[in-house]
Amino acid sequence: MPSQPLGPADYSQTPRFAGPPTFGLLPRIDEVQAQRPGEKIDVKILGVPFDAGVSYRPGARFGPAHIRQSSKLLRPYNQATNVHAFTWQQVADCGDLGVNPFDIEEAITEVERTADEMRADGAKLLTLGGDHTLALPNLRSLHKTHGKIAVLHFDAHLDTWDTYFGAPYTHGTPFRRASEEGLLDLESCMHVGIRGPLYGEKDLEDDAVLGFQIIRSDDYQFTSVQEVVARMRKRLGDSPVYLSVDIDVLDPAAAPGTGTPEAGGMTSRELLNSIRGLQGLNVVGAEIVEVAPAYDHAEITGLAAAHVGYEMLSLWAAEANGLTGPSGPSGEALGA
Ligand SMILES: N=C(N)NCCCC(=O)O
Ligand SMILES: [Zn+2]
Ligand SMILES: [Zn+2]
Repeated sequence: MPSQPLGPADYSQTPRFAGPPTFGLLPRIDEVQAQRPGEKIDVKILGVPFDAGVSYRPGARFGPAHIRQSSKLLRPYNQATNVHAFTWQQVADCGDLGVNPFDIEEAITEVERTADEMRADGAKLLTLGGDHTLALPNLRSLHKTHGKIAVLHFDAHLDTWDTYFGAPYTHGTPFRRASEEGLLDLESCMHVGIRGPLYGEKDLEDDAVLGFQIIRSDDYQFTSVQEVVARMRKRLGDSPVYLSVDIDVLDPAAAPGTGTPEAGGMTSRELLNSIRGLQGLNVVGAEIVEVAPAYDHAEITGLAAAHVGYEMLSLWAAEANGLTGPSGPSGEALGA
């Protein structure tokens, strides 16, 4: 009989601002291994402080620490979905993976190798970036386990561009590389939150060929979250889903701390409810990228990212507890 998962630090013993520097005050992996020997770790959280792939403002290398710092106030019970995010599953914070900041190819090879190793026991991996280049090694790793992946990509940007200054591996190109490498299920991928100026119409033509459908940021104004969620669920079906959240999908008012901000973005409420609507889908991996704390104020961006991570963990907790339907305040209406 497995024992109760090792949860976050005891809020009644340690003031949260004095608690450990882990995501949500959760235990480190070595603490779980020592205190729950031999028991499965369901979800591993890994920071990757890497931003050598950025095209504009640098600084996402400091994202993992900022997201963790901004996650100290999270609590274990998710009232929006009726899920116990930290107690229905064992979650462990695995710290940061330091990769070569001067050699992108070496860095992504190391991220892929580490993802393979961390997932070898069946654990799910939540990556805290770091810039969006990290999606590619994560997809390479997941493809080896699950076959073709349906990417559900929340972002202001397509990130299916070809090269920048001749460089193939950047934060603007991971999904083109992934598509070219045959890692993606071309019938199931989707961008959500797209907006802002492009280089030309061809960006969109190429993007469609690479396997993506688009839900625009504006769709949240002209339709409802429920309708958006229904479209996402229809497209994703029962494919293995990689949930990739670039924090710049949010309006700069809700996420100023990022490297390539675009006006006219989603609210954090829209984003959190969209993620809640994914409950029951086969989400095999997730990431939160592009948090650049130097441009943040009052932890606005860090808090948004922490809550996104919390909803991701809640999806997996629901799965661990056998909940298969859509949830959230609009759960019944989501149907699908
Ligand atoms: N993945 C992010 N955040 N941004 C991509 C922007 C690419 C560009 O500079 O055109
Ligand atoms: Zn972006
Ligand atoms: Zn991006």
